[in-house]
Amino acid sequence: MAHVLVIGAGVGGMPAAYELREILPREHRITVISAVDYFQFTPSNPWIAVHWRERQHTTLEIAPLLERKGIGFIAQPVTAIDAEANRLTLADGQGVDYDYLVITTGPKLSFDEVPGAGPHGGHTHSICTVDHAERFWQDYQAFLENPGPVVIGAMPGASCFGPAYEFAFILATDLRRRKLRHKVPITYVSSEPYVGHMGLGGVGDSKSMLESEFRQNDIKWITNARTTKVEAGKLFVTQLDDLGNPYQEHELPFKLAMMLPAFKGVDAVAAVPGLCNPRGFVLIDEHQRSKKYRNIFAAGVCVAIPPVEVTPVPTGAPKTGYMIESMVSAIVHNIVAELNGRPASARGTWNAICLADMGDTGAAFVALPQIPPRNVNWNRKGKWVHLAKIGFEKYFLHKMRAGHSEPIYEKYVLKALGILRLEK
Ligand SMILES: Cc1cc2nc3c(=O)[nH]c(=O)nc-3n(C[C@H](O)[C@H](O)[C@H](O)COP(=O)(O)OP(=O)(O)OC[C@H]3O[C@@H](n4cnc5c(N)ncnc54)[C@H](O)[C@@H]3O)c2cc1C
Repeated sequence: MAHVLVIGAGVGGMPAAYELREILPREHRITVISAVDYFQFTPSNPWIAVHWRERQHTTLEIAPLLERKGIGFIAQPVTAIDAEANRLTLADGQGVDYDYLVITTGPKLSFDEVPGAGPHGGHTHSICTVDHAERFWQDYQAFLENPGPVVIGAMPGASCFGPAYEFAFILATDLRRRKLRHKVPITYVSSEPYVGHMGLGGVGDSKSMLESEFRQNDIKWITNARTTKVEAGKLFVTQLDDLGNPYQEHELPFKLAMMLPAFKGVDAVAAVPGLCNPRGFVLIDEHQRSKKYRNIFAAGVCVAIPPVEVTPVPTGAPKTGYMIESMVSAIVHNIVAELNGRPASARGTWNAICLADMGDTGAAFVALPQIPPRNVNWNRKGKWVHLAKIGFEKYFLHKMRAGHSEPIYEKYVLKALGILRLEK
């Protein structure tokens, strides 16, 4: 009898636990350990920040859901992993042993790389967690009484650009609906070398598409932006040229700023000798397995993926839903294979699919494979993307409530986008 431990109960961890339970014979135990007792659907956070959603719409209490499926649950942060002894330590001091460990701990939000950044004692907001999005909403209500300039974007080293674009368009839409857009200059400030790069080297002609959308929405932009510090109401940016030389200094005044931080791996995972790269992301092989520890697998934002290309200001490659779904499936099949005495052979796909909401319309991007040159470079804009994104949210939350692991991207999104046909 084996004990499979999943650390993290987010977009990767919850489906991993459900899929394991569906396939693994009952004699094997599964336990999920997560830092908090609720699941949050992170992709909805931009909507929470403008109150298009509330916390109760996009979060779920985990314990009863897992209990119903015969999966153990402990709501405690993991503070240490002894990978040689196959044992974890939790914040309350208890130890938990495992035979297989699945790490899906998402990102550590690395605000402290830029002095004055971040929502905890800094001057910029984030929408990376539901708490952060709610904090934005609190300040936004006061801002609406006395509006002014807004800065939205991504810090040096960031890898998750989709939500920054989304949030710029969502905020512009919300302000337009309130008839306040004319009082709010919006500037998009990003470490990407050009608009539409998205950490992917662009997806087809995403540059023209998103520049055009920015122009249509009166959003100005600064790219190759190395944000160096933030003071109350002011963002300091050194803009680099394409060769990486400083080319212009900016001091951008703002009343509200939402800057996505660079990500790192969480401390307990990063501290395991030989498990991670210098930023704390888990080094894995093509079967999602740790290169050093054969009984440790990892999926989602916590895995190490090399940048698609070198950029003047550092950027990373995004890890989005489709990729995470396929990583999780590969892990489950590999653990089951091993327990049945077969070698692990399943692989995740490192393809990028991004649905970005823009308020009342949206943009879809598909990059197969993630690193160019590609077989498929595809982008489209339309109201159907906005609706597809709402469908994705509703279906994912339904799936988490019902406790099944049906792959959404494989079954619905790829078909809806016609990508399976494009791939052939
Ligand atoms: C604002 C935002 C919007 C996004 N929108 C989209 C989108 O629309 N579509 C898309 O495909 N992708 C999107 N992404 C990217 C990606 O899909 C999400 O970041 C997704 O949540 C990543 O899943 P994950 O399982 O890797 O991490 P998470 O979902 O962040 O889960 C991490 C889990 O680990 C737990 N944890 C962390 N540290 C510990 C610890 N020490 N001990 C125990 N538990 C721990 C956390 O509590 C959490 O349960 C978005 C990302 C962001 C930030």
